[in-house]
Amino acid sequence: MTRAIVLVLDSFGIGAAPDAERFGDAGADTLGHIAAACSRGECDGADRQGSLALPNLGRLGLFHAHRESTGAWAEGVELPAEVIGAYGHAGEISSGKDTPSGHWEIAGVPVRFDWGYFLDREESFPPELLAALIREGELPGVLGNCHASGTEIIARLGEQHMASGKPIVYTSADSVLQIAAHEESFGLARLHALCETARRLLEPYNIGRVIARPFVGQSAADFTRTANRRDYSVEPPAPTVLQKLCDDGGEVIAIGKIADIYAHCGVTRTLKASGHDALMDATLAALDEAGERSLVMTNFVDFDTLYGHRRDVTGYAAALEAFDARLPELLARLRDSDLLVITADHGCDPTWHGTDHTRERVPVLALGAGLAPGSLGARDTFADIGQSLAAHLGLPPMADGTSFIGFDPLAA
Ligand SMILES: O=P(O)(O)O[C@H]1O[C@H](CO)[C@@H](O)[C@H]1O
Ligand SMILES: [Mn+2]
Ligand SMILES: [Mn+2]
Repeated sequence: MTRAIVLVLDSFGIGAAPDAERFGDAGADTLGHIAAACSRGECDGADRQGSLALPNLGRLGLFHAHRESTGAWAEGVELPAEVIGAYGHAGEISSGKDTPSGHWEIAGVPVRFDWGYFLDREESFPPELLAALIREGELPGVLGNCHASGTEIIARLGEQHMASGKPIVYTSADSVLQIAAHEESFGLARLHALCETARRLLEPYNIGRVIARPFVGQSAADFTRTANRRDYSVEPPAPTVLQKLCDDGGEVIAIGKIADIYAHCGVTRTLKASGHDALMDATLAALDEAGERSLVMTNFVDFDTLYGHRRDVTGYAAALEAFDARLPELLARLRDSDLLVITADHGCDPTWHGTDHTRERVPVLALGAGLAPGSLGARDTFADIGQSLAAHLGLPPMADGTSFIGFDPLAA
């Protein structure tokens, strides 16, 4: 009997997916472009200097996986003397490059249907939807109604929002409706209630997520989003490996955004934490307590929210290095029978145009459970992770994916 730990580095892609062209993302490479910028000296600052230094992820096979994905070594990185993990790179078969699709596919349930999207960059939402939101939310109106970056739109419209009481409603390339409002002048509980109303009103539109985006501050110069973000996702289209483990008497400890992303389906315990250090602390604490047949799953959201979407290459590099520096604490807690998987849900190349996610392959770094070090090769779907978790945790096979448990790189 065994345990599994899955760390999702939100948006940490390792090279354009074969179908990236369809998303306007041919050539995107989150890891590769960050490493290249570091090696050119473009990411030197107070928090970090020089080439991208990820010694622990490197030992798990990150750079080898990236090279297999892109055909080239990441620029300037120091390669490990020895690779101790099984490493591969996986493509996504889900139709979208969004967070729920990526996570559900990781958990063995790809999204084969097309999400609804609000495609118009201005006047993005159907008038009847906004009219219903205004009526049911008892609002004086709404601001925004466009595609936007969340930090730019609160800087642009936040003061008007505070003066008028109209929340800011916006979207992106994802299947999403986001509502930004001031925690104090509008009220946090009121924002969360409004998002629940929006979730209900969106039923006919097939939209994956409503996101509450509370912020504080007095003026455009100091508006800051808070940790009280909440995601209202629809339920996965079929039972994920989380659900199957719960139904079979196992334990699923969901850390950070994980419970929200799976619409609280297949979760026995939720630990919230803000910031990567706190998320890692919570993961370590969960590991200390997790019994047999448990899955500990953590989403490291700042890579995406604070750095990827903000196109902050230096910030992304520093966050990767800080994450890497904490990995030995986690590795020291692993038992031989544990399975650790480090992966990502999509890309968000901080050097790419726009502010949206990028369609990329993701790393599959696996350690433990008797896995031999070496390449797991190109995996066709993130669902190979879910299938491997099912095999490792003694569950019946999932409908999708090929398990890499027992995979022998020498025989492949
Ligand atoms: O620009 P912000 O508000 O961070 O929003 C981004 O984050 C959302 C969820 O990942 C995406 O749909 C994108 O719009
Ligand atoms: Mn994500
Ligand atoms: Mn995102």
